[in-house]
Amino acid sequence: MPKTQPNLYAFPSGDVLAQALRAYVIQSQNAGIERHGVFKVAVSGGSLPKTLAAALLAPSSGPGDVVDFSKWEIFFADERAVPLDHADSNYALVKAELLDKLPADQQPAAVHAIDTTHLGDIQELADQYEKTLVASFASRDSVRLPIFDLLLLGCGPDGHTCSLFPGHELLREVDAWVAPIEDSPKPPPKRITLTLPVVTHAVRVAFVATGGGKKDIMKQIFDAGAGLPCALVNEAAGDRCSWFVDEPAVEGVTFPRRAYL
Ligand SMILES: O=C(O)[C@H](O)[C@@H](O)[C@H](O)[C@H](O)COP(=O)(O)O
Repeated sequence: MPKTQPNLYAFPSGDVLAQALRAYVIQSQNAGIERHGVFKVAVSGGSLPKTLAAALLAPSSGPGDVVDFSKWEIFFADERAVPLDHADSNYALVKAELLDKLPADQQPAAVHAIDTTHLGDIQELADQYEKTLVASFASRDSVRLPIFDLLLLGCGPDGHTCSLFPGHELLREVDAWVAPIEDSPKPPPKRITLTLPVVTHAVRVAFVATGGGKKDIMKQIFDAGAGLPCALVNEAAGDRCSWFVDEPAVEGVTFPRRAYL
């Protein structure tokens, strides 16, 4: 099979980006619901939840433009080993930016937060989160990897995504679905993360990266490859991978952009 390329969509403003991201998420949501009655999506932390909220909380423009959160099963692509009400918690961030703003009849079917009784043992924290995935996706004997309908990810200034950092041994993990990390270069150091095989097997992977602070790493990811975590996802997922960026984030990037239709 010929190798496919990721889709790079660059937008003139945050508003236009949010509109396109909304259309993309709805398309993915509808496909997931058609496939198995729910939409299984995992989200990252960082700036993503805010962008996502801007995209998804906008009023519907008609019958084809409906976000049905009641069919969403939300997971965390990575999570920091902190209590759920801690300022560093990705759950707390998604809750504050998005979940708390949804009406009662639009609460998600499930929001899979980490089990904070295991904060003292992050291997156990990761193992328990993997069990949450097993319970939702099927037993590890029957499926090699869980297949998310959509992963919504950010890209760090060093090319990391989820809590998969450049040069880290976790990039070589082939067995676990969820892994602990104790030495994250981005604070806080203790986290759990989906592993690279899980990320690259999703039906769709969407990255959101905005601002001029991202342009150097975007050049490395798209024009040099360089084995960075985001580049590894691009390589393995090909055209299942879509980047929603603004113009400043891709200034000087020569990789061909696509028009979002
Ligand atoms: O919990 C985390 O730290 C994130 O999941 C991390 O992978 C994030 O998505 C990137 O660091 C990009 O963050 P920004 O969008 O804030 O640049």
